[in-house]
Amino acid sequence: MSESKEFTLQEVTGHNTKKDLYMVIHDKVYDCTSFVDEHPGGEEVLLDVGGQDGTEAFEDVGHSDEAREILDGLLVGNVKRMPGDPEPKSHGATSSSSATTASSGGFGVGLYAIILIGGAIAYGAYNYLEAQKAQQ
Ligand code: HEM
Repeated sequence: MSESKEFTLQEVTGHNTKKDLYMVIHDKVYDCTSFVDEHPGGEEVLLDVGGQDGTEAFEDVGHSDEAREILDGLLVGNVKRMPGDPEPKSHGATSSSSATTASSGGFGVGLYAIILIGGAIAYGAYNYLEAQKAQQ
């Protein structure tokens, strides 16, 4: 039952060469050694995340279901999180970045509203004072 084997992030880090390449995706550990030469995206990108958490890199590309099936076949175990380990990379890298865009967009609209309302109040106050002056 090699699939239930647990690896600490520290252990995975050691497998970062072309001849011995592990990678963490969604908190699971994959042995990509046999796949490096076959990867349609090239070996370079796999080596880049070798021994690390490649969740974001993998999801950013928008890999197909076929790619996920290949991944299933490379599974060797689960990540055993130790105290002090970095948080798992978020699953929806794209959705979280779009959420950021949406919220920053919301902030942009809010900012415009504040500037417009502020400008309108200042303009109104200016007109009011001018009218007062004219009456005196
Ligand atoms: C073991 C993990 C991985 C597997 C099994 C895998 C598998 C595949 C497969 C099957 C494709 C062909 C297109 C598709 O079916 O989606 C592909 C394309 C690609 N992969 Fe991966 N991949 C893995 C990890 C990564 C990582 C970590 C990156 C980092 C950026 C990456 C970058 C790419 C790129 C850029 C392409 C597009 C190549 C092209 O269309 O020219 N892959 N991958």
